[in-house]
Amino acid sequence: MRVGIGYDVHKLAPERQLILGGVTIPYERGLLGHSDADVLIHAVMDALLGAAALGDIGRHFPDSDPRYKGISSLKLLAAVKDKLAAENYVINNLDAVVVAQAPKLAPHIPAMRENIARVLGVDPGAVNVKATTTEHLGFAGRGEGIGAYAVCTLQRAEQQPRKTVHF
Ligand SMILES: Nc1ccn([C@@H]2O[C@H](COP(=O)(O)O)[C@@H](O)[C@H]2O)c(=O)n1
Ligand SMILES: C[C@@]1(CO)OP(=O)(O)OP(=O)(O)OC[C@H]1O
Repeated sequence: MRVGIGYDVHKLAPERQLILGGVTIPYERGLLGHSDADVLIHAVMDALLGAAALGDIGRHFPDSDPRYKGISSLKLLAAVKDKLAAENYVINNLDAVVVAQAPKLAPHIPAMRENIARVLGVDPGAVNVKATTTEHLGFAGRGEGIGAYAVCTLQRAEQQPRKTVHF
């Protein structure tokens, strides 16, 4: 069993959509980034890459690369899933927490879980997403940005025993 951790923060800014877990959430500001700045998916990707010792999202999807400008982070998550599959890893479970003073995220969490589970090809029961405020403390509490943490466990897929072919 292998464990990974991910953490990311993006700044809130006007005239940006707020996208978390692939869900567009009605709010007066959104997160700033080279991609769609989906901070939850970024933390999840870093946890998955970390568990597989494959580095981080900045290494695989540099923010200097125009191919990733405005990209949906769910597409990047699908690419991370392919990298794990190429190394024969299967995902056991993942858990995440979004740190946001506002807006209220609870109504959107089932859709976030479904998006993540669908892209990763796992049961929604293997994916948990939570939200917390920081009781108005710090950058998240002042509404300057949103952070997310994620942890996951992976394991190598059972290898089928090789059949010996006799000629
Ligand atoms: N942006 C958020 C933050 C929190 N929630 C939900 O509220 C509960 C209480 O949050 P506290 O920070 O006061 O502990 C939390 O457990 C979440 O269910 C939310 O929906 N959106
Ligand atoms: C997701 C990427 C993609 O270019 O860009 P950003 O949206 O800026 O996100 P960040 O977490 O700052 O960096 C990682 C990049 O890989």
